[in-house]
Parts: sequence; structure tokens; C-alpha cells
Amino acid sequence: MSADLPTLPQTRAFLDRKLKMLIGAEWQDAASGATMSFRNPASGEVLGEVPSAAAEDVDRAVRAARQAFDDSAWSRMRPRERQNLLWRLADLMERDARELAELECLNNGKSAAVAQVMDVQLAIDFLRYMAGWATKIEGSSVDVSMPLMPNDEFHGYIRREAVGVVGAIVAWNFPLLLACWKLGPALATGCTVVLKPADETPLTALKLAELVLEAGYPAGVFNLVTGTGLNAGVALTRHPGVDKLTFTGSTEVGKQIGKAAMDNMTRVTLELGGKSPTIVMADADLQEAAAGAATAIFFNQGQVCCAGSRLYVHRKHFDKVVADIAGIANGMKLGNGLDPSVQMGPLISAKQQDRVTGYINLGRELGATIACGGEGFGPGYFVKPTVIVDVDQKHRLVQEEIFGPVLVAMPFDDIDDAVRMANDNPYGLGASIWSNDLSAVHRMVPRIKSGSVWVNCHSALDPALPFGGYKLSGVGREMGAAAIEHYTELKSVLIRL
Ligand SMILES: NC(=O)C1=CN([C@@H]2O[C@H](COP(=O)(O)OP(=O)(O)OC[C@H]3O[C@@H](n4cnc5c(N)ncnc54)[C@H](O)[C@@H]3O)[C@@H](O)[C@H]2O)C=CC1
Ligand SMILES: CCCCCC(=O)O
Repeated sequence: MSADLPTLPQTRAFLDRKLKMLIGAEWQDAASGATMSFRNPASGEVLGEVPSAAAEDVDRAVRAARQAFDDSAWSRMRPRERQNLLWRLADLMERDARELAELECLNNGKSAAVAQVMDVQLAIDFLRYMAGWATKIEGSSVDVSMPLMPNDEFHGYIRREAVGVVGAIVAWNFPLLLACWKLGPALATGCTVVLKPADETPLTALKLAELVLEAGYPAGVFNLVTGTGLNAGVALTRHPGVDKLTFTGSTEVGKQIGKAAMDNMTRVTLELGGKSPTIVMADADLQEAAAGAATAIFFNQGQVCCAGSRLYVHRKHFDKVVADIAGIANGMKLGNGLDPSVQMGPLISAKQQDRVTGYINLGRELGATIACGGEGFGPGYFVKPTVIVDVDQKHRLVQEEIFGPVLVAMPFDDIDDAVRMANDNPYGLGASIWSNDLSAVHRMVPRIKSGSVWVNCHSALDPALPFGGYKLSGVGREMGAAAIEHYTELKSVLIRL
């Protein structure tokens, strides 16, 4: 075990127990007895192991979710009770916020201090927002008539009903937050859930499962299967008993899931990759913009779907802004996320470290200039915060998601140039504009092809604002009223009086 272990005894106790999946009311091993280990990215050491579910385990979980949805205390529960349960779950997460943050830090590498005020708090706030929605899922009535029955009277109305059994598959960059983005609307609308966390990061999902039971949810409402994407993930995606799939991860896998879902006409929402531009205009507050652009790419080690991984700066400020960001990068303290003074942790895995350093080396081969950082190191899976210049729009570094602390930077000459370059990318998740010229900003916002646009900030999220992408960045939205629509079906009712 790593020497950098958590401060809370309950966190250590959690790590020391035998971790099992939650299917129905029981904590279970995989039927085959198969297990898979997960690591502490800060040291590379094995942290523990969980069951590695196969199709038969996923089938048991889906059946438990179906049973709970079709005929249980849950299916008879009224919206106010669903509201109160979600609020109680949020309260329990708040009680155990530090433990959740330490588990996330140990399993993902991110700062425990940041995880507590960002990942855990955003998840708590979102569940409370969704608790409010439980009692506000409304239909509507409409005056209808039938031309072929002119003398008859009718009453028409529209019901919004829970979609059913939800299969949720999430990634490793925000394990708890992504799980709660799926769990919140599902539980608010009366659905039931089978969650598969990422192979690398099962810990906070397991703790969440414990809190769901402690909150008082009936058995089978929330089921947790741990396992690999190719085994448990594929089985869940293809299971005919799943009414809706919700996925966060790579665009490559998202496409596979979307295609598989259509075989069963399973409803599907996909929150995928990104290559979001940060645009620093001629009138920007340059110190604020440089600090904001650095945070936009280096927060969470750049492992953020909407990270500001492309920087476009008005030509007259380009050299200064790049130099300021490089200065911030060179001054960052990298290390174990349990140390509150650490500003950047490791990447999630050796595979991810190799992927990111591979892109940096590709930049060198293509003649780009490494303005700062540019290398990985261990033990653990660290990559220094890196800024790359002397690239052009068609570079793979500019067109492809790197998903690490690597920023590519280019100058632009006018607003049209900036908009064209920002949109010249297969992704469309987020974008930020740094300017105090409201006319220019309001002219640009409608022209930017992305699901979120931030002004003088980046990656700022609120439960009420839908989050999701244009183009290769996904289908559908997380959060907001839009999420309620994705977890419900509409039913039209017409009664001849
Ligand atoms: N948009 C985002 O938030 C994220 C984007 N990514 C991108 O994906 C790249 C690769 O990261 P990975 O961890 O490999 O992401 P991934 O997309 O392969 O894995 C995400 C989740 O999908 C599951 N999965 C994998 N293959 C599956 C399949 N065929 N069917 C069903 N489930 C499957 C995994 O077990 C995990 O739970 C990253 O470098 C990054 O570019 C990765 C994570 C999050
Ligand atoms: C706080 C930002 C969360 C972004 C969610 C994602 O990377 O999938």
C-alpha cells in the first residue's frame, strides 16, 4: 500500500474491506468469482480489487431493477417521497463528503481538497436540484376534436412517465459526479438503475451504493456492477431489459453504444469527448484571461470533457498570454492529491500517460514548439502541464482530444477568424470567450457551435443549465429540465366522453 494514505480512519476502513457489487438487496461477488484490481495513480500501486462482472451478473442486476420498477414499494412511491429520499441521499453524502473526496483522490489521483469542493459538492447540489424536480413532473391537457366524429366530445391529455430501467456507464475522470448526473434524474422520475463505473475507478460508486441503501431506497432501485467495458459494459449496453442507456466517455465508445442501443430501440444519451476553445479577445483582461485559460486546461489534469484545450489569442497579445500561462504551468506543484498544497495530480493510468506523452512527442515530430512542460514522470502517472505553439488548425494536436494537461495555442486576427478556428473541429462541447465587449460577445455566442459557451470563465456548471455537446461531443444533455425529458416518456391520452 502507498505511504500516502488517507487521513480519515473510515476511508482506511473502506479500503480494507472486501468490496462487492450491489444487486437487489445483496452485496455479491461475480458468479465466476472473477475480480479486477484498481490502482492509486499517484504511486501506481494496487489499491484494491472488485468483482469483474460478466453478462450473467449484469442480467441479475437488470432483473432486480426490473422487479423494483414493475412491482415494489418504489413503483408505488409518490413524488414527494421520491423527493425526500433524494434529499436524504444528498444529506448523507454531505455527512461523508471528506471520505468521498479521499476515496476519489486515492482512486483517480485528483486533489482531495478540490474533489470535496468540486466533485462532491457539485454532486450534492445536483441531487438536491433533482429532488425538487420529483414533484414537478407535469403533463398537460388539450381540447381535441375528431373531424370524422363531429358530434362527439373528447378529453385529451398528455402524461409524462418514467422511462423504466436505466443502464448507466460512466468514465473515470469524475466518477462520483458523473454517476450522480445519471442517478439524479433517474431517481427523481421513478426509474431504477444499473450503474457500471469505469474499470479504473469503482470506489466512490461503491460508497454511493452504501449511502443509497442507508437513505432507505427499496432493494433493486439502485444496482451497481463493477467490471470492464468489454465484458460488463457491453452486456449492459446490449441487454434487452434496459429501457434507457446513459453514457459518459469517449466518442469512440459512445458510437458503439449508440449503435448497439438501436438494436433494441433502447433510448440513449451520450456525453462524449471535447476539444473546447478558449478565445482571448483584444480587449480582454489579460491577467484574468491567462489565469482562466490555465485553469481551463490544467484543472483535473486536463482530464475534463470540456477542458479548454485549444487557446486562441488575439495576435497582439499572443506572446504575452502564452508566456503568462507557461509561467503558471512552470510554477505548479505536482504530487499526491492528499497533500492540499498540490496543484496537479497524476493522470488516471499508464495507458493515459502514454497517450498524452505520445501526443506531445507527435508535436515535436511535426515541428511544433514546446513552450513549457512536455514530459511525463513517475512513480505514478504524471505529465507536466504543457503548452505547445507553432501548430496549425489541421494538426492532429488541434483536431483530436488529448485528455491531459496539454494546451495548443494559436493567434487570430479578428472575430471572424476566431469563430472560424473555434468551429473548425469535430467536437462541440464547450467554448469560452474572454472579453468585456458585450456587443462582440453577443454577436459571437450564436455563431459558436458548442453546447456550452462561457464568458470570462470556463467549465462553470450549474444544475439548472443543461450540459452536453454538438457534433461528436454527444447526444442529449445532462442536468437541467432537459435531463428530466431524457428519463421520461410522453403518453397521449384521448377519451371519447
Ligand atoms: N468525455 C469524457 O468525459 C471522457 C472522455 N474520454 C476520452 O476517452 C479516451 C479513452 O478513455 P477510456 O477510459 O478508454 O474511455 P472509455 O470511453 O473507453 O470508457 C468509459 C466507460 O465506458 C466503458 N466501456 C468501454 N468500452 C465499452 C463498450 N464497448 N461498451 C460499453 N461500455 C464500454 C468503460 O468500462 C468505462 O466505464 C480518453 O483518453 C478521452 O479522450 C474518457 C473519459 C471521459
Ligand atoms: C466540473 C466539470 C465536469 C465535466 C464532466 C466531464 O468531464 O465529463
